Amino acid sequence: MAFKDYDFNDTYFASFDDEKALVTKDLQVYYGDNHAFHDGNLSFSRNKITALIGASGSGKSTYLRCLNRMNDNVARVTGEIMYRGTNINSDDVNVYEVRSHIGMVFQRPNPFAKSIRENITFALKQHGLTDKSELDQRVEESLRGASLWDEVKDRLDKSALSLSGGQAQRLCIARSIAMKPDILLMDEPASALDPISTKNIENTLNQLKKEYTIIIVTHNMQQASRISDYTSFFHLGHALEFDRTERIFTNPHVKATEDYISGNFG
Ligand SMILES: Nc1ncnc2c1ncn2[C@@H]1O[C@H](COP(=O)(O)OP(=O)(O)OP(=O)(O)O)[C@@H](O)[C@H]1O
Repeated sequence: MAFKDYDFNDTYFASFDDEKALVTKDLQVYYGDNHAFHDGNLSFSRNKITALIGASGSGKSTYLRCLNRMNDNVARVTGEIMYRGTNINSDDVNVYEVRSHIGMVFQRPNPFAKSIRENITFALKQHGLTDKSELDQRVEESLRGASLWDEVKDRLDKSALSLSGGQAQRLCIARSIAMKPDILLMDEPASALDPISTKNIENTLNQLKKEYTIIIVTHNMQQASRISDYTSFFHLGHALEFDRTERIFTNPHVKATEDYISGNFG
C-alpha cells in the first residue's frame, strides 16, 4: 500500500503521572539490514490496558515481541526496556525469568495437545511447583481469572484440543496468568474469533486489568476504543502518537493518526 507522505517528526506523546510497569527508551529493531522499528519511547501504566494500533506492517508486533524478548534470535534490538529498575534488553538477563513476569498471548489460540489441567500446570511444574493441592488451586484461580472455569470445571482432564476457538484462547490466557505475571502482552488475541467469543475475551481483559498491566495489538478500532485506557498509533515502523484512548479516537494531535482513525489513510 502506498501511504501519503506523513512527517515522522509530527508526533505527540502525552505523559501521565501514574505508576509505570514498563518503559522503553530508544528501542530500535533490525531484521538484517531492514530497520523495521525506530525510536520506541513509550511508557505503559500499571493496571491499565494500552492498545497498539496502526496499519498492517507498521511494526506493532515487532515492537510488542521485544517486550518479553520474543525477538531474540530473530532480530537485533537496541535500546532499553526498563522493568522494575532493570534493563531487560541486556544480554545478562535471564529471558525465561523475564517471560515469567511478562507473558504473551498470541493471535491464534495455541493450546498444548494435553489436558486442560496440564495446559496450566505444565509451566508451573517446570518451575518446581509439585504440591497437588497448590496446583489444583492455581488451575482453578487461573481458569476463573480467564472467565473459563464454569465452562470447563467438569472436564479438566479432557483434551484442550476439544475446546472451541474462543475457549482455547481463554485457556491460553489462563495458562499465561497461572505464572502470575505482572504484564500480559497480547497480539490480536481476538482476531481469529467470532463476535461472541471476542466479547468474552474483552470482558475477561477488563477483569484482568485489576491485577495486570495489559499491552494489546489490535486491528479492530472499536475494540481498542472499548477496552483500552491508552492507545499508541504506529506508522511505518514509528510510534507517532500516544494518549488517552478517548482523545486518540476523538481529537488526535497527529495528522496520520487522524487519517487512520477516520479511514482517510493510505
Ligand atoms: N521475522 C521477520 N523477519 C523479517 N522481517 C520481518 C519479520 N517480522 C516482521 N518483519 C517486517 O517488519 C515490518 C513490521 O512488521 P510487523 O509484523 O511488526 O507489523 P504489524 O504492524 O504487526 O503488522 P500486522 O498488523 O500485519 O501484524 C514489516 O515490514 C515486516 O515485513
